[in-house]
Amino acid sequence: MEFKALSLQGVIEIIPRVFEDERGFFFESYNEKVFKENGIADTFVQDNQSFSLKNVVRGLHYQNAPYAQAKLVRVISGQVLDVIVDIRPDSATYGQHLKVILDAQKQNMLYVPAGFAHGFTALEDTVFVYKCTNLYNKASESGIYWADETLDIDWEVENPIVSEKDRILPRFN
Ligand SMILES: Cc1cn([C@H]2C[C@H](O)[C@@H](COP(=O)(O)OP(=O)(O)O[C@H]3O[C@H](C)C(=O)[C@H](O)[C@H]3O)O2)c(=O)[nH]c1=O
Repeated sequence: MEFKALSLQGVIEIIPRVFEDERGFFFESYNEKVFKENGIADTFVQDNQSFSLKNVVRGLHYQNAPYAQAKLVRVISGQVLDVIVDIRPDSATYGQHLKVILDAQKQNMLYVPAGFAHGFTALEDTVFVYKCTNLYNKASESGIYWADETLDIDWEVENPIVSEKDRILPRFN
């Protein structure tokens, strides 16, 4: 398993060791000991799964404290352009975003610390799964309009499919 620190503080890409043989493949998608040894000491308390048709954009979402969530996100099948925005008020990179392609070929994962808004474009029909460090709390849900002009994110999609809820998210302050 390879752990790569990315340009926004605390964000880590994880590339698992995939064991292939004549039957197919195997890899460990989470290992508490190995993750702790590489700086991810969180306890994950909820697993989520979603399916998105190609050209769906979900996000940008986050939960407010005390229900803020760190996430370990990956793709079971398909491919996404994963997008995270640093919304930590005291961060030197506040308002900056990072994009990472996650797909079921590379089997790469992204550790997104609490304090980030998260979203993705489904570049193909995609099954997306992720572990969270806090439970879902509807009253704490918040988000940022995906096409916010200030954030100026290229989601690399024409005519995206966006939920009504996401279409009315507030602009970034
Ligand atoms: C997130 C969540 C949702 N729900 C219910 C609430 C809605 O009735 C339904 C669909 O929820 P939503 O439209 O918010 O699903 P997504 O747009 O995929 O939201 C997620 O997508 C982006 C990319 C994220 O990073 C967040 O983890 C999460 O907000 O599932 C639950 O019951 N539990 C949950 O943990």
